[in-house]
Amino acid sequence: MSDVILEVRNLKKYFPTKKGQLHAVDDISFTLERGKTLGVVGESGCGKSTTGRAILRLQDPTSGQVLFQGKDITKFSTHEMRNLRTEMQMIFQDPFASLNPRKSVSEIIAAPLRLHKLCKNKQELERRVISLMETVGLSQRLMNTYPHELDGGRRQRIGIARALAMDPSFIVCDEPVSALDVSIQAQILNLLKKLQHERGLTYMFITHDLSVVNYFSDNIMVMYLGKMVEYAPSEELFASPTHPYTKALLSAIPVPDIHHKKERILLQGEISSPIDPKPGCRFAPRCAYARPECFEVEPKVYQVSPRHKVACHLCADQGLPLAESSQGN
Ligand SMILES: Nc1ncnc2c1ncn2[C@@H]1O[C@H](COP(=O)(O)OP(=O)(O)OP(=O)(O)O)[C@@H](O)[C@H]1O
Repeated sequence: MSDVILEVRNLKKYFPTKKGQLHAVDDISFTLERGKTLGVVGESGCGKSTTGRAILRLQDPTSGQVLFQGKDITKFSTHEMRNLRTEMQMIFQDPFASLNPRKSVSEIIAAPLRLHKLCKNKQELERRVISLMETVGLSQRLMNTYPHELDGGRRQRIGIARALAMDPSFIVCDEPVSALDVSIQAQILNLLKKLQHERGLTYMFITHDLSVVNYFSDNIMVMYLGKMVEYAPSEELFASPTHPYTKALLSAIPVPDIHHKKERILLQGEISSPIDPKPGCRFAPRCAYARPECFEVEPKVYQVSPRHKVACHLCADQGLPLAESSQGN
């Protein structure tokens, strides 16, 4: 039986700008099962981080519902949200920017424990900090060092220890390895996997790197200009990408298998503006298959297989049935 920890329904986040409303996230819906990873991919500016931040209410959604363990947290008071912070955490892309340079490693990791009064005394606090450092592979002798004295990998380990301090069940990992050297990336990804296995963590894993997301995710949501264009189990998405945008994204990943050569699909045309977007499919101006309808009518979401959904008019031609919910799984 599936155990849904998070359900996002018709989430929207608009930012008012001088030129109009910027539709950063525009009607996204999906569910996430406990202990699983949802990879969120798409080009820079498509709304990945804003989706993560709106779910955690680091930025309040414009509309929509976020049900965490069955409760709609968009209605939670500041006090209720503060209590919920122990359950929901975020790991950021740039560990250096997200760590206070004036605090030592132990002070940074201890901060959430202090804030939420999770330790009875100084000794317990120190024990917890040492244990968290061990968990993320940081030597105890680094306790009194400062972020600038450490390399990127160790800094990200501090960010992970800080996120784990309150024993959360759900973590939004926002490009956690993209600022790191390739050799360090694998170490951090392996650590995140190990922690997930040991603690039953649920991840929303945001990245623009499809090879990382393939390795890491159970399901993948592809976003384009604030919209979900495709959602599928990882293997299925890689084996049979359906949306023309997903196909183009996947065609850009180099494959080591010489028998399985694929042609790179180069996207032509300009990305549309996310400010007061025009009707129709947002990808239409860059889509090789676009026809007049695509510029006029927003595509519905079609069911390609039980857990594979695509928002594209081409699916209607193939006679595919509409998905039950408007978006996501
Ligand atoms: N606070 C804000 N005010 C106004 N616009 C914003 C704000 N935050 C994000 N945006 C805009 O919302 C859109 C989505 O941004 P977001 O950072 O979520 O995209 P992203 O896919 O995570 O991109 P990246 O990979 O570059 O972080 C972009 O057009 C961005 O400029």
